[in-house]
Amino acid sequence: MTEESHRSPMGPAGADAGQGLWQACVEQLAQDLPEQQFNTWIKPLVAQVAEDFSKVTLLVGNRFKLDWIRAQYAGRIAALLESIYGQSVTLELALAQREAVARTYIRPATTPAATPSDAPNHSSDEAPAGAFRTRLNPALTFETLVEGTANRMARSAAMHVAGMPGHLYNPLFIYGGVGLGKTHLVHAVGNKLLADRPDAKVLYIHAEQFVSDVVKAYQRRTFDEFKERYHSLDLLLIDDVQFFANKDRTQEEFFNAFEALLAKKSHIVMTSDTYPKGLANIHERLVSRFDSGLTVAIEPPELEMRVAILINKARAESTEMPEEVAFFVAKNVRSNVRELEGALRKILAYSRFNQKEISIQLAREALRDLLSIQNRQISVENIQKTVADYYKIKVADMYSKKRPASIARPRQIAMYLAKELTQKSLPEIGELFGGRDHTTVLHAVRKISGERQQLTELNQQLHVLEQTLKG
Ligand SMILES: Nc1ncnc2c1ncn2[C@@H]1O[C@H](COP(=O)(O)OP(=O)(O)OP(=O)(O)O)[C@@H](O)[C@H]1O
Repeated sequence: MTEESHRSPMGPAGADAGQGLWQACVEQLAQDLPEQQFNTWIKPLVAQVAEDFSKVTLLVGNRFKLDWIRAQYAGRIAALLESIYGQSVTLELALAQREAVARTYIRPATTPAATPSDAPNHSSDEAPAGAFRTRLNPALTFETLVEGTANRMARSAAMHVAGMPGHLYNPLFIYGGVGLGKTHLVHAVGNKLLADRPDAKVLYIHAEQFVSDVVKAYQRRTFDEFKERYHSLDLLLIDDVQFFANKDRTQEEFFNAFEALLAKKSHIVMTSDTYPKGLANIHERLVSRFDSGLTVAIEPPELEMRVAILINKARAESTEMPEEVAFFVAKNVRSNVRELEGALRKILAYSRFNQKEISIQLAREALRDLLSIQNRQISVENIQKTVADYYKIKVADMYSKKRPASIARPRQIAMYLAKELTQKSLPEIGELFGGRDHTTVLHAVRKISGERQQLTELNQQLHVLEQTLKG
């Protein structure tokens, strides 16, 4: 739960009684609904109850959830609230927007605007008087984050920090490609710390928003307030620090905040799309500080993890996805979790709309566009060209007999990618690489896939190549 719900702008007595009404409703729902459904849909809800109990506003993490809760649970919740309170209660649903730029509560067009007394003042970016905004999304927790080899180390470091902030791994620097769960993980740290210590001062912020805060402080000459705000935190979660590139004043302010927070043993968790030394146009003194705690990568999820994510996310939507379907989707959607979620949404919508059971055939139809784009794009020739460009060798070297490491290694990488990203057999791949034997291809595939597990840099390079090839 975010602090906002603890400190609603209502009077304390009204707030407590209001939360009591909501709590009673939640307890009843916990008994009535299957545990999974309750945990997914009801538990993360944050309620704001009007002082006279005439209206309850539920804040929901995103529009998809909002639509689902409206369709599946709103009627039941409204009826329960009325039966507990004994008089009519208006139920409203509103979006709790977490996006970096907007950062305000957005009300869907169908929902009448709430009165100022029961909603926080989100017209500006500042917190309402007396309240401290964490900007955490309560739905992004450790419980909803599937664990796998790809994120095990990052996840366990993050859990450690959430359990004992200010001690080991400070700062914690998490990096990886797009849509791999970095944002999810940092929110999980904040949510866990707040669950353990509701009074902790936790702030999640996207680096772009930090830049804009610096600009505002500059324009309004309010650097004292700015410092007071950032330097007093117990936990600062800052997303996508690569956005600091070339922003000198921001980097200076962040450096100051960083030093102040570390000096008072507050914790800092950062994310970025690359490891600290890979960051461009960021001052060396910041880069070396980023690297001074623990730096961990989140890798693209492996097949089994993608399958587990699909099955879990389908369950969260109260749908069972057969394992064979999850394998089919996971084999075809490999780049990141966000894409996996997109594919799942398409399948669920297709199944509901056509009132058909989820099967491989249905998944194939639902993902037709996506699959055809993939098939069209990835050919062995395309892989050879992309890899040659990336490692700055000639495409002809892919077929040549030359053996210096500067050529042999990119060639092995291209063979590995050909096996991974196309349906071609080992002998077919060998043939396309200048008539090589299938055992040569097998050797390359094993070697690169083994090294990929060990060498972060190689893994990053492969990830870039995969993303490029998949467009
Ligand atoms: N291991 C996981 N288990 C469950 N959901 C996951 C997992 N990893 C990522 N997700 C989900 O995938 C989506 C994308 O993740 P997230 O936004 O955290 O990615 P990111 O790495 O921050 O990407 P970007 O760099 O684009 O901001 C989110 O909805 C997140 O909840």
